[in-house]
Amino acid sequence: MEKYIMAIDQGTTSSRAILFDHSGRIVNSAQKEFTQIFRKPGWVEHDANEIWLSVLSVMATCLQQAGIQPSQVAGIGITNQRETTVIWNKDTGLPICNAIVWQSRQTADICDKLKAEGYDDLFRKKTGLRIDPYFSGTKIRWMLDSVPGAQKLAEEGKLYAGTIDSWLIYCLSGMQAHVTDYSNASRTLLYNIYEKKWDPQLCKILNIPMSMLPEVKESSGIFAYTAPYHFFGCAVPIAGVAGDQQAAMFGQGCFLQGSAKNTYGTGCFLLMNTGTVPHASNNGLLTTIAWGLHGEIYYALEGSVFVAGSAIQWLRDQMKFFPKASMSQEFAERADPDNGVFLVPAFTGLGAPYWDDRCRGALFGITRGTTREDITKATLDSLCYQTRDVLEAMEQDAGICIKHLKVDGGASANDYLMQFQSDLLQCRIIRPHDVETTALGAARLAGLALHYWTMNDFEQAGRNCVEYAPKADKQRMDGLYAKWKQAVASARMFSD
Ligand SMILES: Nc1ncnc2c1ncn2[C@@H]1O[C@H](COP(=O)(O)OP(=O)(O)O)[C@@H](O)[C@H]1O
Ligand SMILES: O=P(O)(O)OC[C@H](O)CO
Repeated sequence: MEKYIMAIDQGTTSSRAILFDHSGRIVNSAQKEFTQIFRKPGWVEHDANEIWLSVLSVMATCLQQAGIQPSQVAGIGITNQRETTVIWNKDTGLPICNAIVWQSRQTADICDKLKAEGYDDLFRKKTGLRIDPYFSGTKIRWMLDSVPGAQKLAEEGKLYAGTIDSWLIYCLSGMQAHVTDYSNASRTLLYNIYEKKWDPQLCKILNIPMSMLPEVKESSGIFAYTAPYHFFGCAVPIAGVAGDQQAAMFGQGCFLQGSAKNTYGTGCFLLMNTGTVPHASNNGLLTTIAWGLHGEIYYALEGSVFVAGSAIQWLRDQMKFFPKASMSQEFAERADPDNGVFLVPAFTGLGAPYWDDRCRGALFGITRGTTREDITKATLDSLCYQTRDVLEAMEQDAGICIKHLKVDGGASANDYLMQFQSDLLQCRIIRPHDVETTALGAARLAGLALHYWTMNDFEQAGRNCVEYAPKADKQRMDGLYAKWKQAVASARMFSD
């Protein structure tokens, strides 16, 4: 009987299960959205149990629809929204409160205090990250402060903390395993990416008992086996784990130093492989672990943009401009290309390269004649301007000029967006026909561990791609970019 690899892609807005066959083809997939909880302005939370149930449900649907037996699943790869943090009781398996999502700003005060105490440099030197509400460490601190009795339970060794991969593995394994991979550990603000271990000094500063933290493993290898009662009677190996942006990089085949990809999802994440040596940034980027594989750790430089596709969702859901995100393309194409409208979508502050958690969004250049089309164009353009911000920082850090950019993610389906990106960067944009690169990356990591595939299979895997080449005049694009920088500076000044 033919065997398959199942990828679980647990994203910010939905959970997906995708089955791949040996040729790397998608056999079937299932997707389920879950609730976004906004209890206060700037806060974003998820119900970890709802996430777990959504994952179980898409796994079942995916197999049933394809008529494939659970015993035909050779292994599972998990990829996840990163930084989002869950704390649960290790005996009951119950989360102590909602999961705090990567986008949430609710730990801004904790971060301000740490910065005022002069810790920014220490955290940066050990973790490659910066003190920002984005990362897991201050989220754990916030939960231990906010749930009565939690700190005591944590000190008694009764609580586990983890990113979504750890939570799902704990659930899938029938409460047996508390594990994560290098790429997810590197997003917590607690993991020393140079010494490759949880850092006792950083845990002490945040007063987080180290017994809460998972064991860190290579991204490709056996993490646990599914408990038969959760996985339809089978003990299936969970054999690959990586944060979704790193998994997308693996799925895009960015195996060589200097190769980069940009994912346009809820946010936008540009990552460049820097090989087996971590590369510190002088331009507001993060140094992070790409994956651990075959005894080596590979690193990446990352530009994290917090608001990208979610700005299109805002136009759809709050502004009611259109019923479907894909319609943003025809709206933007109808707008006057020289309308002079700029949107700075700092809805949850600004990430790389600005790192301004207090900045708020702003719209510039509107007149009595400004239309929905103009604002939609400005919103799509803002994804491209933010990408240029991080790409320029990356080129300076790495001392190279990027000639082409591999792209993926839901919003990369938008042709207007891709063409404007190519024009603005004056470089080729390459989009695979199948943009499920995140899931493919997780499947590949699992498939490697199980000898279902070899690296050779990936290097030879040809992919059908669409290419966009620059059509617009460079000078005009540089002029627009200068206006964008002005808009960002004005938004930041206003928010002060
Ligand atoms: N054709 C499109 N044009 C612009 N934005 C889009 C389009 N299709 C999807 N999006 C946006 O992309 C995001 C979904 O992409 P996806 O990669 O599934 O995100 P995530 O993994 O972060 O949940 C949504 O925010 C949506 O608004
Ligand atoms: O779930 P996504 O695709 O929005 O990705 C979120 C990132 O991992 C956050 O760092």
